Amino acid sequence: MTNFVEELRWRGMLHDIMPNTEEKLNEGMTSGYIGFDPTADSLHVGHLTQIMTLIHFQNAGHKPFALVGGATGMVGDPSGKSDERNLQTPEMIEHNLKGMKKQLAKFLKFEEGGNGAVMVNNADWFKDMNLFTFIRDVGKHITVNYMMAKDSVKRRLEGDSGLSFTEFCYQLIQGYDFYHLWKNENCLVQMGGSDQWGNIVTGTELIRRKDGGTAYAITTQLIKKADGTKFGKTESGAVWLDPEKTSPYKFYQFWLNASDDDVKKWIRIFTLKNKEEIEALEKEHDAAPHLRILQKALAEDITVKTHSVEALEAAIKTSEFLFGNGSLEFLKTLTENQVLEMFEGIPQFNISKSDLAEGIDAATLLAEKTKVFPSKGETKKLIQGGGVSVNKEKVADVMQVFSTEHLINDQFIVVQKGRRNYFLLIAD
Ligand SMILES: N[C@@H](Cc1ccc(O)cc1)C(=O)O
Repeated sequence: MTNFVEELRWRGMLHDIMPNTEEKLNEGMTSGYIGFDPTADSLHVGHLTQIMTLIHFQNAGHKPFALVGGATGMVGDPSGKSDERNLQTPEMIEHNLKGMKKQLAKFLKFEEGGNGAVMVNNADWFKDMNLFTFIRDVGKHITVNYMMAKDSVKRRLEGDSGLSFTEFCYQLIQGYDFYHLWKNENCLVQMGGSDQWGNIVTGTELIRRKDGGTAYAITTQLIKKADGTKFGKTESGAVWLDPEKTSPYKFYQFWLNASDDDVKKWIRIFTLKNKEEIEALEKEHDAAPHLRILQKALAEDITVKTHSVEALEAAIKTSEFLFGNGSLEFLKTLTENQVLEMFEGIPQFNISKSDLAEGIDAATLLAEKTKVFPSKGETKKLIQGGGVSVNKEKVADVMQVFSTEHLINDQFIVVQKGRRNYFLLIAD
């Protein structure tokens, strides 16, 4: 057994901890849980802190429970939310649960017995819960005064949009989850992001008042970015763990683009590298920051853990193709969708195959048939300056002729101005 809390502490993950929690965990193998609500059909990078917490918990020798919120997803957690949420349909929740469960299963070791991870769904104990049982056996132990004093509730009472009775009940439902797992699975600790403190403590309070029992709580830091923008969002939206929603290439790039300040924190939080390894990498990084050694180490580690070694290799090759000396051969191995995904956000122009079949000179192709460059004169100047490439080869002369033979996979032509400015021509 190792000291789980100390692990969170040196990694900069610990936010709050209830008295005696660390001592309790150090006594021996303990069960603990984190809940995930099915708000979408995939987890996103914002969930990774919780996932890493469970991984550390298990690696320290404790038994992790990953709870999926089939019941709580029907209600909606007001914590950290300034507005009432829309209710999700049971079908949506079912669909979302499926996606989330598959992802969670990838990160933890689920072998039977010992400290093997366990997945539970709170719908299993709530589906037969009767309203009168709930308000008599659960509600009676917690006062409305107590519930109203929570940050998540107070803020909504002060704001304009208020809070429905439905969301007001949320803390009691999560509180009962903790009670249920404490009672039936000897689950003594609940963990979560710092916004979950209120809900977790309602649980320890319920355990105390209902059964005179003791339970423990740990919360982790919310991830912040040094520049003040929100973690986990790019121009194209959230960064998802599902490769269908965020390609492994984009996922890899997200981590690769971390700032130097952020990466030093994130490499501690999102990888399992130990202190010595991280400090050695930091030293190497600081000697030549432009090599982005820390960013690469972080991006590689987390892409393999979330996707696979193969996905990482493809992501690196794609990055090399776009930003380095990658070869055209690589592009030929990709499907149409993979090419389009790779060039997402890069200017694209259509060109007709029949025009190409006749052969088109560079100036006409780039300034007339497409608007890659504003005019033939401009195109000529750029080409003479040696600044234009087609399919990764310098265009030597404005009169150079291009035809369907130049189409990659019978569909694409890649144009570059300088090294970094890409344009994609799509033939139809
Ligand atoms: N309320 C948590 C999810 C959760 C659900 C049920 C629980 O028992 C615990 C946690 C969240 O929104 O992130």
